[in-house]
Amino acid sequence: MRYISTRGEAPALNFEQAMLTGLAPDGGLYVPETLPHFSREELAAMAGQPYSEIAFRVMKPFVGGEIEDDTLRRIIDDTYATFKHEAVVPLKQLSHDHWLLELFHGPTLAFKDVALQLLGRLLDHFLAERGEKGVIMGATSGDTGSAAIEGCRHCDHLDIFILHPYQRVSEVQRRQMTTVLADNVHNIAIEGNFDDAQAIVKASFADQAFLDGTRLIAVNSINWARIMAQIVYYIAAGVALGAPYREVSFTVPSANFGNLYAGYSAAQMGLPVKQLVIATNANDILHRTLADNDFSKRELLATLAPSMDIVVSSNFERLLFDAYARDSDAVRDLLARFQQQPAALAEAPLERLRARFASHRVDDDTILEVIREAYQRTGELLDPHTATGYRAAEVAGAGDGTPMITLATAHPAKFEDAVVKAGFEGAALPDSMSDLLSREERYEVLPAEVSAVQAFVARTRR
Ligand SMILES: Cc1ncc(COP(=O)(O)O)c(C=O)c1O
Ligand SMILES: N[C@@H](CCOP(=O)(O)O)C(=O)O
Repeated sequence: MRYISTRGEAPALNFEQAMLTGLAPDGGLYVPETLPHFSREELAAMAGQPYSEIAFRVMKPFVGGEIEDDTLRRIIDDTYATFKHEAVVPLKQLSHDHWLLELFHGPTLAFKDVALQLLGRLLDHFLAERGEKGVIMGATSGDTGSAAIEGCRHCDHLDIFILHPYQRVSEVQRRQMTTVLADNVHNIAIEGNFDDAQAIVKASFADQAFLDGTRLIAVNSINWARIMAQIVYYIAAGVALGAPYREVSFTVPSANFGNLYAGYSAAQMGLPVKQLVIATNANDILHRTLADNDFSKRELLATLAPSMDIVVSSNFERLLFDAYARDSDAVRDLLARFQQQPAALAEAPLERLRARFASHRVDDDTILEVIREAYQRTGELLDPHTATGYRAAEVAGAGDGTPMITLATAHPAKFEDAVVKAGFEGAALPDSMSDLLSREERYEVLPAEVSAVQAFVARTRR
């Protein structure tokens, strides 16, 4: 399997190289040159298999023989043994045709664990084979950070630096990161927002001189391995509910767009998918682009679903690459215009996106209303991100007879603020985290400047 950049000006790489490179040197994101395809028979044969087995079958073509089968199986088994639910990502039925896919049974209670528990193990495997060390830099609006730290803290070969927006993540999210006091774990609170943090990380990939030759590694969904691991749960959920013999639909709380891009990829790979529904919070660039062809930056708003407080959506670039029929010149041109001024998509790519995706924006008041309503109707306490999905799924037509699968991306205990505002007492953290709020914290507050962050990384790494 070869991976190419969306900007078309970087060499094609194999899986290991793409994983260890992160952002392409031309600023683009790596995607497979051609996606693997599963036949109806192959999909049907996955139904009823354990999650780890489905993960192996789905991911093997992406890894392309670069890891021995036994080793890949062991890595996958170890990864999903860290999940507290036997099904790893259980489906919960809400109504005759609406389901929740619970992605929050991993160590840090959000969907990021599904991919980041794997990524840590894959990185360790490749770096150990090479006898190399690496430095991770990641940006988080709250969930990627803790999942990456949890996935990589035991990696001897890695130092990990996570940038979160100062005072813009929930207390539980912050403490899940800042109370990990391992020597190789470093948290930076940026005086800015998530977009600033992500821009600093991307700028650091573009100019790595500050690391004196040490490899810089991405844990954000820039890294193809993140998308690859997320494709698995779309296929697992789909075949559990009758695919390939019937279609399924997905609604996904979306922002940086790695999650739904994985769902879109699953559909490209043969899963029969009727609808892909984008749910946004008030930071609605994905919805505005689809609905009004308004591909423009607006001020980033602090919402009750803080992990989705993102304007510049990294993985949208991968989708644009396909929408523009893989014309990297057109993608480069569009993104350059977007950085400077409000932009618009050309007609044909926009129509392609509209044919594949529906979208809906959910504001804070509605999030609270949905948390209450969903609880009354189903007995499920939703986290505020999942609440955006629940509402978007209803609007998009959960109830049309095709199973609608709404992705439950986080556990409500991570977002007490929204849960309490909705009128509940809060949700209990698991026993393993019961003393989280009294643990010692360590983090550095830095201005949202590339030079300040790079200087900190350069002097702090081991
Ligand atoms: C809980 C939660 N829900 C939804 C999202 C949005 O996912 P994506 O960025 O993959 O679109 C995120 C973060 O990105 C998140 O942490
Ligand atoms: N919501 C994310 C933002 C980063 O997204 P990623 O999928 O690119 O890592 C977070 O919780 O940090």
